[in-house]
Amino acid sequence: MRLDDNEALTSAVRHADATLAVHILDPRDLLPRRPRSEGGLGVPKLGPPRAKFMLEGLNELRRQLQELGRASGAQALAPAGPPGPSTGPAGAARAEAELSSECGGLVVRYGRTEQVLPRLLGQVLEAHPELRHVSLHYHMEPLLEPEQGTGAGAAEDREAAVQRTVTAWATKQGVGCSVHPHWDKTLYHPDDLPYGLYGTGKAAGGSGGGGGGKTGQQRAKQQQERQERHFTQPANRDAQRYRTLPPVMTDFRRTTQSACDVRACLPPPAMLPLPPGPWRQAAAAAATAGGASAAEAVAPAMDSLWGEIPGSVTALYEAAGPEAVAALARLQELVGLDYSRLYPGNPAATATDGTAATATGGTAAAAAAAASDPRSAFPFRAGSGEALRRLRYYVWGSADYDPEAGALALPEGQQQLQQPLASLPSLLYFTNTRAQAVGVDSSTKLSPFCALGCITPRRIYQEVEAVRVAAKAAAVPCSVGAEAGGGGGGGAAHLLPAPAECDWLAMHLCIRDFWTYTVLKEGLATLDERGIVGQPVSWRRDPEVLARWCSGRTGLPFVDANMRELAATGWMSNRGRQNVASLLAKDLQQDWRWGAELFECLLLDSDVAVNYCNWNYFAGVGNDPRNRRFKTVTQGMQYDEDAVLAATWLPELAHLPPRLRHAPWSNDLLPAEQELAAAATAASAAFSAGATAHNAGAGMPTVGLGGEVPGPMGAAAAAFGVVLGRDYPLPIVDPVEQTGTLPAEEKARKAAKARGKVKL
Ligand SMILES: Cc1cc2nc3c(=O)[nH]c(=O)nc-3n(C[C@H](O)[C@H](O)[C@H](O)COP(=O)(O)OP(=O)(O)OC[C@H]3O[C@@H](n4cnc5c(N)ncnc54)[C@H](O)[C@@H]3O)c2cc1C
Repeated sequence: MRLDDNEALTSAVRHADATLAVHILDPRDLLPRRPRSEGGLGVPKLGPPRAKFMLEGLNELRRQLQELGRASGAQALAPAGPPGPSTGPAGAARAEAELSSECGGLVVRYGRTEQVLPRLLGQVLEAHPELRHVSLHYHMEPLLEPEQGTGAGAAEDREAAVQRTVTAWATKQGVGCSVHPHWDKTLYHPDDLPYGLYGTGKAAGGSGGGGGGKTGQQRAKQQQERQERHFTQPANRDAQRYRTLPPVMTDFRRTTQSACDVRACLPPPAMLPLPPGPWRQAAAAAATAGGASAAEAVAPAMDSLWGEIPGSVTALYEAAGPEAVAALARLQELVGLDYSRLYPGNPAATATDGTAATATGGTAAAAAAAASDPRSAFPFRAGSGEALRRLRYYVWGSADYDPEAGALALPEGQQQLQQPLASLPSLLYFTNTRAQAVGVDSSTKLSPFCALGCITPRRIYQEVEAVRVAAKAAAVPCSVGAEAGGGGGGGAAHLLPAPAECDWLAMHLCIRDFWTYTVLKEGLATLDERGIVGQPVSWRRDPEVLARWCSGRTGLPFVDANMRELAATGWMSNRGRQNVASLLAKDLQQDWRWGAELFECLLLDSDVAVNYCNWNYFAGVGNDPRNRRFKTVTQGMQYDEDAVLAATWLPELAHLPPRLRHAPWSNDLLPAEQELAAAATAASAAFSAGATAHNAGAGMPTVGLGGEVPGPMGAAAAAFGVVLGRDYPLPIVDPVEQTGTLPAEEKARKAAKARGKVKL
């Protein structure tokens, strides 16, 4: 989805006479990972929010490739000077150059990849009988699953099926064929990692110390047998290569960062070799005849070559057939939304203009177009231009900031940046804000762009390193609130992020690598209910609990607000994800794969490796020994202090004071809340009902799920006219178990203990 830092494209352009960029929409991506008949959730792997994002990305890429075609045509025409003959060989060359300006583009096809590609190649060969060799360059995926119905006897994965059918096609046609997989998913390249087949295992943090004792030996033997089975499964073909990959993230980061450098980014191609197809002959014919312009002559052929990008999300599911439509219906039922109403439009119709920057680094058009839900914390459109603008906004403080013309060009020792920035870079605050559950700028919001391939982790890293260098060269104070140094010019000097903030962002990119390489090592075990460690756990499977979790009706506002945000926008903060995952797997003990499947479907940044490894971790079946369980109520109070998320996504609680939005089951009103309640409900009949109930302590709803009775609850909310169990669900678990102490309270307790006043 990008021209920049794209190894497959750069390599194809460098080595081939003609390049055709192709994107295949494979209907299998719209089917469930596990159908309901097999205990799965039954929702599409690709849900509507991401489908919309992807279609936007395709339109943007097509536009970029067309621009590149135009640039290539202009370059070819430039030396020709004044228009020459319009017929004969010179005319044909001219027509071809003219055409190339019309003919850059992206071929989009719909269907099973291994069937579509040979058909497309057949179309090209028909128009181009002189074709002698086909090189297939593609981006590899970390997890390859065997798929039924690929045409081979045994189930094979999609990449293997494509390689087999394309090679077979080429052999049959007498055309040469080579296949070139490329990898640009991670910050560190696999070839640079120190965890090879012949590694010593030391990088794994010296974990081999299970020696001594019969049980230890037996365990080691079992482990070895499991590994041997694992390594011999064809789907886990990369496992050997990463055999000594450390199982814990901090070890991975330490060993990787000290052993490898991040490779340099590849610049976007300056030219696109003309695409093959019927247009060349038509161009020649047009030039020979001297009649219609070359572009007019080939227009119909080109139209049939490029193919259409579906105009709406619903069209995508309909084209994939009844199974995909049923999966979409299942999703809508689970989350309680109608996506055809949320995403009715044509993503192409609202293409970005790439100019005016908004405060958050997107374009004005983008912000307007993407506002399918104005509450979204991710108000961006897909595309590499948008991704780069967001990155620059976040790390420099301005979406249009040009590091080469600005900070990087600073003469040594200069105290002030030459180019004024629009605002302080959000990266300045990253360490403090990243954990927050609300806000566009609390974190970078780059993960959806990374997942769709609009930007690479290398490009992010490179920009962050440029900030680091600039901050050092400019000698600008590097802490928030520090007095900006230097003078003159009237413009305020701007702060740049401190090295610690740069390191913090780079560290998160490293976490992403860790999960990706973990999946390359662990293969299909990552998707198994027993997880990477093979831990047998008997998960519960309660459809009612599942429905409440999916639709944001657990009665725990922080969880519900996050779940409703996810369903409506495809975005959820990292803090939100951790909490809702902890509740589903740890407290409700439901099959964690249901959660992973819903996330996979809905998240804009859905990435099989990152998603499933995170779920492994929260379900306690991952390779990290820590058993994390969140107190979701306290987490909400800590990371969304004013309960903004609940006010935004839970309209039924919006007019409660923040404390009650966090804990609507509370029975006591604080003095200030009593005044508010009186004012808010003076005219409401519900007020007297609530007040009576509160006073009497009777008639209040009392049940959690499963019949546990935590006692009467919700009298305080009732004073505002909100009746638990009627307007908002009763908590699905005892909220006391979801409530811990806030860090400030903890600190105070410890201080008191130190003074000898409190027993801990
Ligand atoms: C249950 C669960 C499922 C998740 N599923 C996904 C997923 O499918 N795809 C996905 O990209 N992230 C996933 N994450 C990780 C994390 O929540 C997101 O990467 C992060 O919230 C993205 O926001 P950001 O771009 O603003 O990140 P920032 O905080 O700004 O971090 C910068 C970049 O670092 C990377 N990063 C940050 N945190 C993590 C992390 N914990 N794991 C891996 N990479 C990280 C991302 O690429 C991100 O863009 C999941 C987390 C949990 C708990």
